[in-house]
Amino acid sequence: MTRIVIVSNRVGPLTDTGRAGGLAVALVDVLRERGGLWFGWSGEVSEDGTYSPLRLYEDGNVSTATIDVAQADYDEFYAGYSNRALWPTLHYRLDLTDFDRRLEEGYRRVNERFASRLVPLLRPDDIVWVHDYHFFFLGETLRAAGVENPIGFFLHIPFPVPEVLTALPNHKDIVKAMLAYDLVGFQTSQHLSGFERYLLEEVDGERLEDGSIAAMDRRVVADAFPIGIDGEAFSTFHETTEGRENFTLMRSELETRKQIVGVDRIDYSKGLPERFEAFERLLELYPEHKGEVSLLQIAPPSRSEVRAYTQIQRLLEGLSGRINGRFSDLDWTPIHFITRSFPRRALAGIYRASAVGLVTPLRDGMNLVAKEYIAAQDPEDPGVLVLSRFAGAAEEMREALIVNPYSIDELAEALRRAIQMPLEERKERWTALNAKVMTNTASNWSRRFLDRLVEIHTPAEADG
Ligand SMILES: O=P(O)(O)OC[C@H]1O[C@H](O[C@H]2O[C@H](CO)[C@@H](O)[C@H](O)[C@H]2O)[C@H](O)[C@@H](O)[C@@H]1O
Ligand SMILES: O=c1ccn([C@@H]2O[C@H](COP(=O)(O)OP(=O)(O)O)[C@@H](O)[C@H]2O)c(=O)[nH]1
Repeated sequence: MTRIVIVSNRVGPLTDTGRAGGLAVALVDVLRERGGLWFGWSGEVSEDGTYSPLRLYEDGNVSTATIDVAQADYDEFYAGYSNRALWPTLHYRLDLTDFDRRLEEGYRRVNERFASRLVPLLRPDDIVWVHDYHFFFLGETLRAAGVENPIGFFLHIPFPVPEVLTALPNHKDIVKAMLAYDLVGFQTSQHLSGFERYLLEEVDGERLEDGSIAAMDRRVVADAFPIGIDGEAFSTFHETTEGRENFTLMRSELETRKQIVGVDRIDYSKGLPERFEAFERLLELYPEHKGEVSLLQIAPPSRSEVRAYTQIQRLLEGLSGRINGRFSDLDWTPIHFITRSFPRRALAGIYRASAVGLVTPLRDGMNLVAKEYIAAQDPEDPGVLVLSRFAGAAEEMREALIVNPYSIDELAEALRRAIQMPLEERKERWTALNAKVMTNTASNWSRRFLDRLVEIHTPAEADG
């Protein structure tokens, strides 16, 4: 029987521990449903600097196989090229990008090592699905090692317009490596169009009759496959012990007040300083909200070995402190800034108790929090989602209050509108959004991708 083999940098955890990150959350949902093997990094750095034996683990129908990486690999591959060059460039932050040849070499080396550890685990009828910007070169390396299985690639983060991507010194190598996959998936049609424009305009590619694109002596099928969540399951999380406890705690605190909630890894792409400033602007412009509305920002630290991340955390600590100092009263603190993570079951209770979900990234591949906030609402009294136009989720979730996250005034006005929105309009918007969240599930997303991959795979054309 065909087996799905998923490759991603983060593997698991298979239970809801609250370690933040949308990719792992979505893949747990997919693997639980289909079964299969999940291969990637153990999350550990090997002490003696060598590659560990595989760590094997089985839980029901899901097996995981993970390896530790050496310190130099961690520094150059994860904290280095992935998160100092690729992440900022693909999120349109060329000002934060560090192009260093040594980091690029480390990135390639780790891609090759992961590929060589994966090859012996593969069976002839496996379908291989590689995830995200950590592994642009993995498929090319697998092909060079003679692997003929269907291999697909899904990019969870934005693919920018060619005018931005071409700032990466090795942009051609990266895109050429993407063409070694049979199928390349993106979160949105905008990201897809960035990729297609690159192929057609930058390297003289040609669109073939079947919709695929030929370029750089290879041929690829690319499409948009917006990721979803397990909406049905998430909509019941508020009934779990953790969900109930947090909902009850919040509601007793909020008897006479309204809460705006944000949940994001601390990342400069998430638009957090702008969000705090917008809340401050709301209190300045509409002082009647003082004492009546608060902002709860849950923000687990992430990638702290990269300076831009510690800097943004310090900036946020300073901003929340200043705004709280300016507006707090003896019985009210405007911003609750919590820098630890919560299990998703607890988040469900918190979302449900919050009148507004504030999701305002400057750029985001998708943003699963937007979908989770909707799934967690009470249909009889739903909250309002305020959503950045630059989150991938905005392409589907048009009934949210769509905002420009760079405009503090626009954000403040949207918050005001959300807080004051009548029940009827809230219900109308939520019903439309919830229908989408419940339809485009993680399971449908993976089925669409994998069915397409199998359909287009032709072993004879796989080398290259
Ligand atoms: O693994 P980390 O470095 O701790 O980062 C966490 C994950 O962040 C990114 O998530 C992306 O995938 C989500 C699901 O598709 C999407 O909703 C979100 O917009 C993206 O930012 C990253 O792409 C993952 O690889 C990381 O594991
Ligand atoms: O304290 C936290 C904060 C976040 N998350 C989860 O982490 C994921 C974040 O995914 P998203 O796509 O919004 O952004 P990413 O962090 O992947 O860029 C969501 O499923 C959140 O529920 C969590 O479990 N606990």
